[in-house]
Amino acid sequence: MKVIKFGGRSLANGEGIKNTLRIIKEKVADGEVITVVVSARGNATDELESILEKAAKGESYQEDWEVFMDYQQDGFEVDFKEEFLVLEKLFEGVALLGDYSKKIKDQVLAQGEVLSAKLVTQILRNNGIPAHFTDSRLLIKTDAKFGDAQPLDALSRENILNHFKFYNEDTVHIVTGFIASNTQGETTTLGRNGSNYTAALLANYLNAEELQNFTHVDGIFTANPDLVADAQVIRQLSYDEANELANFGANILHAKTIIPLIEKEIPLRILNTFNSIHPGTLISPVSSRKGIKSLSVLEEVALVNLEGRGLLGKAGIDARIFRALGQNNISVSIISQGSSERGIGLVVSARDAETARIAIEREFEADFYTHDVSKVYVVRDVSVISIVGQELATFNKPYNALIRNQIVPVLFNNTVTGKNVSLVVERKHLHKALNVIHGEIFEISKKVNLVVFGHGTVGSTLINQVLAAQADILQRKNIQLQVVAIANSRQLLFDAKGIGSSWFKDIQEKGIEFQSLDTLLSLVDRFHLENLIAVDLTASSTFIEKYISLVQNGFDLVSANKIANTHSYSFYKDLRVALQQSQKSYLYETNVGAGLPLIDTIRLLHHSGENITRIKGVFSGTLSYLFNSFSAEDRPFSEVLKEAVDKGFTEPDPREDLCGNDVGRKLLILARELDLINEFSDVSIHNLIPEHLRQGTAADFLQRLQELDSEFETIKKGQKDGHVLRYVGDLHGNLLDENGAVLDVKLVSVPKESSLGQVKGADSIFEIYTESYGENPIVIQGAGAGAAVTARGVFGDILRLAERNIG
Ligand SMILES: Nc1ncnc2c1ncn2[C@@H]1O[C@H](COP(=O)(O)OP(=O)(O)O)[C@@H](O)[C@H]1O
Ligand SMILES: N[C@@H](CC(=O)OP(=O)(O)O)C(=O)O
Repeated sequence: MKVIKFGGRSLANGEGIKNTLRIIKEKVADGEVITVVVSARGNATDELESILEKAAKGESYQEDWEVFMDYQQDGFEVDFKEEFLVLEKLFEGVALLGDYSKKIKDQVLAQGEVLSAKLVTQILRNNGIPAHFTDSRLLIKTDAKFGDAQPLDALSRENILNHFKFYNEDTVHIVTGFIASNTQGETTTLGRNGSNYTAALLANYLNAEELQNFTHVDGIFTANPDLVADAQVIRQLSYDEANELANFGANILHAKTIIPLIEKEIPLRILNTFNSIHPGTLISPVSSRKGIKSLSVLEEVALVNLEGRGLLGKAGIDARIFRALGQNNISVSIISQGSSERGIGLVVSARDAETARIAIEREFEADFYTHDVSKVYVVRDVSVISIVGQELATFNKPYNALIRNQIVPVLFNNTVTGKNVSLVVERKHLHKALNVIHGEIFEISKKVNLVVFGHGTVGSTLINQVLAAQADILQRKNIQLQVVAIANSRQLLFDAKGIGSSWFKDIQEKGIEFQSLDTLLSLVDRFHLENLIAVDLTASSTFIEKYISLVQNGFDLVSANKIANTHSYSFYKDLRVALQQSQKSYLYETNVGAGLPLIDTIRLLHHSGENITRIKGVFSGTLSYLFNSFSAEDRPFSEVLKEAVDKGFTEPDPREDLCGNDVGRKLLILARELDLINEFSDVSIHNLIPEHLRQGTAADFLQRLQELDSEFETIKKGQKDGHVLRYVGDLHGNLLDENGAVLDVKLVSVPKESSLGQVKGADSIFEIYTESYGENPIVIQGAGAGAAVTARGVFGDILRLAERNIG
């Protein structure tokens, strides 16, 4: 014989009840001997509870009551007069009294299961199946703890065996789950979600070969599938593992369900009424693989904190707390003590929190006077996440992932066996925390969410590069890299599931006004997005003001914008402090030398203790091209410049290149990378624009390029033989002294065969002199400008962060 249990959703009107009846009919047709346990239909239990509450408060409940009756009746030809009358009387009584006891509540809730079992019995009979309505209150006897009654085993077993003796195996018993009665015959209930427990008891008493629990999900998942989209069905669990899960709150299993099954080694199968081909989860003495892990959640909990300096090292404190709580029937799910904090935190069910606080305050009344206890307070809005099967030795991974995502657990605790860890988090963080932990402990692809600011040339190139590489990155690195937002100073396009290749059109059609960073932050929050990276591809000097706020809101930063690193030294420092405090990273490899691996190399050398004595080179691709051509060819400077402008190698106003500020900024960035304290004003820059051409419009300037010729011709002619002109940045001086650096940006004449002299095209070159390398610098050379290489460099930074987020 098998016991088959159907949950509330499986019995809901429409598809639910239809499928349930079909499953029962098929089993009977196949000759299976079954006993069916049913829950209340749909949300009946919650609805009855809410009507009861309204009645007690003197609020009008009539409308809800009508809706309830209509739903239950729903055109079925079953006579519910008796049950409806019972409920009406109860509600009227409660409304009159303005209150109700747990005993009354049990009588009310019980009707949900009675209505349900009656309906299923009737329909089966109408279909020619011999079915018997079995009221479990006549069979399962319990103590008198209304709302959470404990079965009296021997008596219940005897009743059930006697009852079933009278029926042949062709009769299908439709048994009410959840409800029972005490020895006085008063209705009790076994606790919310208790139908599973009823089914397990029945399976035990009747020596069933299997218990099948039909729910509306495919089985037991690695985390609640309503909260974690990536959760996976666990195909097999041992009793112990399932028990742990149930204890830690996976409401798919009532905490006590497993116990009656263990004794007789009855397998429990969790199946889906709405997807009957899925094999579900099998719970039996065997576990399929060692070290099963899963996440469960306790909501509706609160943290009660007891604080005081006198608690430190004092004996008997815990005993007093537990006694005070025990006397009030309050159980503690987690206790955490930090002696240095001089506090004790207790997690209790939310509805008990206030009583717990008062009970503890009373117990410690005398200690308040002696100032040994300073306060007892309740923190509501917390949830407990338990990682079942988590070894403490590897707990650093999920823990770090939480911190990286700005979620700091309020407290955490592990079981003595070291196999389960529970974390208390603020409820507002629950959803994100679960997903972050889940992604970390299962080898499921990690989501990394990009927000791209600026969609000009580099921005759009990057977005397209990311979109083109997504599938490959998922396959090779198991990272789901998605662009969730694209913004410029006016508009914001957002899609939590990832923006696609039509992004440019979508901005025009679906973009919303980008008023402030809060617009974005609230979206990111609403969709619980984790592993966030903000990518600054603007050249804006105002956007950098948002960096610190982004970091504090959980973003790592990647930037091609040089302003943040060349702004005042105090801003530079403040940003680093914010990064440190929030455990976030800021990568900007493309700030100097575009895609060339320059900053990373310098950082590596510097942090490994190698003394860098000088960095010198051609830092600007534009100016490289200009002077390489001018030095090699016999042409006026204006002609070479004009050609560079026409080819788009320069900024639209070439004075932005010629003024040398861009090279100056790069030099400052490198200096600060070496922990040198410098401001932009410390950089001595040879401005290549003659004084009289510095004002006026770009168009004006472009008309007067020839006025540059004579000066550059003189410089070129004045060189030694075999020499060429190069516009260089030079960081030298005493680099061991944080204030000892000299930063020069200048036009120099160098031998043609020197490393600077042989640079061609628009290449950049960087010579890094260090103590160990002596006179022979490390040289990094290559294309140091251009949208494609810059975007690639930015992409590299993004991947580096994405991989770090995983490690
Ligand atoms: N690890 C988990 N696996 C599956 N479901 C879970 C898990 N943790 C929590 N749940 C919740 O349990 C619900 C299914 O149990 P339950 O509500 O008792 O079903 P039913 O009412 O159909 O019997 C799911 O909707 C889900 O919200
Ligand atoms: N109807 C009861 C008992 C129960 O177990 O329901 P379900 O099987 O739908 O979780 C409740 O809602 O608590």
